[in-house]
Amino acid sequence: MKKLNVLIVEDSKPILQIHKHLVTKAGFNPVTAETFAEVKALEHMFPDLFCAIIDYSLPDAPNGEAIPYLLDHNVPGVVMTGMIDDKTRDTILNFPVIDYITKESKQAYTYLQHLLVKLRVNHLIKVLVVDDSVSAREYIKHLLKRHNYDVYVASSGEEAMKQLELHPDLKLIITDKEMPNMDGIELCNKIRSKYSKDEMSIIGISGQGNQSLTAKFIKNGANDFLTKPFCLEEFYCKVLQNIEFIESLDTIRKQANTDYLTGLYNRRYFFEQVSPEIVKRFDGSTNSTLAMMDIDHFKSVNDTYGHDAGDEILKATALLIQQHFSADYLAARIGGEEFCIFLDTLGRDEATLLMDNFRQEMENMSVEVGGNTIKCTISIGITHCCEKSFDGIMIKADELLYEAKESGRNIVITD
Ligand SMILES: Nc1nc2c(ncn2[C@@H]2O[C@H](COP(=O)(O)OP(=O)(O)OP(=O)(O)O)[C@@H](O)[C@H]2O)c(=O)[nH]1
Repeated sequence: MKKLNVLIVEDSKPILQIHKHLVTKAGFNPVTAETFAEVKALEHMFPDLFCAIIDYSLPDAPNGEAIPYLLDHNVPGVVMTGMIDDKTRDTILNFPVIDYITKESKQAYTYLQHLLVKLRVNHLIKVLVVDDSVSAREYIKHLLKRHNYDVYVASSGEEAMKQLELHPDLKLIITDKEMPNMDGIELCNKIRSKYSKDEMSIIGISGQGNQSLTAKFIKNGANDFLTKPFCLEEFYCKVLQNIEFIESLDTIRKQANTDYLTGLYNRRYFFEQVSPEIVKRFDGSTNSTLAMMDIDHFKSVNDTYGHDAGDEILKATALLIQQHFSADYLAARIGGEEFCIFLDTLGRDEATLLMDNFRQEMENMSVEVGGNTIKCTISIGITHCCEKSFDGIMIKADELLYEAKESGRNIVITD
């Protein structure tokens, strides 16, 4: 994939080298200019720039002249400066820059690299802005868009709840406190009755900031609070921090639920998800169909080609499972070379056909590892019964799998 270009405008050669390194590490292609004149000479490239990192003071542009020049040419800019006085800061923040970073410490460069990585993926993050005032709503939307977020708006609490139904994968909601009918506090309560603090962040905003209102927002389910008029740096820091909180929890959740080797769901998650489904059918009116499968003679693969080759077979099998079964059927690696597919209420004939097709695909699969071509087969047990417990259905599937092994392997046995 072609790398996106980031323009680095910097007159100090050592800092230019650091920036080039950071930009490359963040996955972009660095383009450099050491003077304002060089920036102007690159005008033909502006449409191809993702953004620019702009040093405030250049030999031929000592007062930040390169900043409005680039912004006027639709190049989004992150300003880096060695000057930390309030006047420079205010001057810079009066421009619609992405961010403003002072070159005070090593941390500034780490922050810059992190910011670049985020700017590239922020379009995947949904944020909802709730405010009855059009101008306030549009202002916050505009600030978020500057950081490339996927922004949605709502003019009332009721509209916000509708947006939530349409976009349950929203990561952050920024809501005003003062709104007719349903205020921001009530909206927090409503959101929390459906989504926990671990799934979706809420930042409350109010012009009447006082400590008790902050506490009220937090006690009613908000993760954070901003007082109007807020400082842009504080706004962006809080937005980033609250989104990263949700992302970290998503990562932890994913790691806890998936098998590290194959990326399939793990045994714990499979049990957790399937067990209640079976309990739902306690009245025996609906069947549950579950397939348990085990790679044949897997020990001899390890013994002949080594454990790493065995791992490659497991990964290839998992990939084949992901390609073969639709997301409607939960698939998991439940043990060493053992996999389970919950086929829900699929009928006996369809389930047998689906699983037998998979068995054949497995038989036809070849995996190249270390110059060897390895082939494997799989044995499958399918149960299609009204067992009243999850343990019962697992035992049944295991018995059928054992029967498949006893019958010579590479076969599907259905009850
Ligand atoms: N490479 C690799 N091997 C594993 C992993 N987990 C379990 N195994 C191996 O899987 C093998 C399972 O062997 P057995 O239970 O004897 O079964 P089998 O050789 O597949 O024989 P049948 O099931 O009777 O066809 C053992 O050698 C385990 O060490 C893993 O994560 N990676």
